[in-house]
Amino acid sequence: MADPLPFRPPAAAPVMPDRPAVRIEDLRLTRRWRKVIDGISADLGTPGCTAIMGPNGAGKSLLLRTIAGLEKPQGGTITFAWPPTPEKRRVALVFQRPVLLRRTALANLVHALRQFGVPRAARTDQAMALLERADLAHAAKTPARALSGGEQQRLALVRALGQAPDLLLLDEPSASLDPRATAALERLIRQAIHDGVRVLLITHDRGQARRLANRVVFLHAGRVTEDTPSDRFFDVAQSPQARAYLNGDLLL
Ligand SMILES: Nc1ncnc2c1ncn2[C@@H]1O[C@H](COP(=O)(O)OP(=O)(O)OP(=O)(O)O)[C@@H](O)[C@H]1O
Repeated sequence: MADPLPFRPPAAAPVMPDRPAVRIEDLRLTRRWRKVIDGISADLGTPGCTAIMGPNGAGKSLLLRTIAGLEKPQGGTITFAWPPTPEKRRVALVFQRPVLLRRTALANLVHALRQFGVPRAARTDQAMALLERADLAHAAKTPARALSGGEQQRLALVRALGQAPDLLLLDEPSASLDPRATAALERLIRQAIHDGVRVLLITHDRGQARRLANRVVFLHAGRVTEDTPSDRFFDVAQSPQARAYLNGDLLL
């Protein structure tokens, strides 16, 4: 079946036309006396999608969680492109395993929209629109936790998009999905990118990084070893760590 949403370059985000969404300077995070993020500096949240790649334990999840404000770094700064007290939540995070309430799919979205400050009268209509976007209108009354893995992840993704974020953080969103479910999820991600949402995507799936990302940031042992346009990354990765990873070598 032809992809109904072919990839097009993203529209410029209206809020911050050229600026990266977040500037990270000399970020340091220690866990159990180990430097798990060891001085990362990068401008992230540039237009389009940036794939965050690297071996297990490189610090990818902790980097995203720190940007989302879920981890407190020991050093460094994180500066967003918007003022410190925004009127809406501008960063949304979707985990590998969706965290859904024991309620229907519709009720999960209505609940989230309430948290995002959507007026009561508008919540159900907006929730139904999000369900339709996720191709889940038929499952509105189904308990969210009874949905398939792919459906749950689409629900979690549109719930995050219901927040109208400028920056969307995706932590291996399709790691446990089959190709069909992955394709459906990627269509939603592509649409969000097209709508101007900046995406940071952790993935071990090189095909996915090629399909979605225009930039790759490669992490190894808590450091950035490479930050490059995705086509260059896959053709001629420069850092030995990234080359080894792409060769399928065991990176210790
Ligand atoms: N709460 C914690 N306490 C101690 N160590 C932790 C904690 N959370 C993460 N770590 C360690 O920090 C390092 C980086 O973890 P992180 O989850 O960011 O890796 P990752 O690059 O996302 O790996 P993966 O690809 O396996 O998900 C790992 O060695 C991990 O064991």
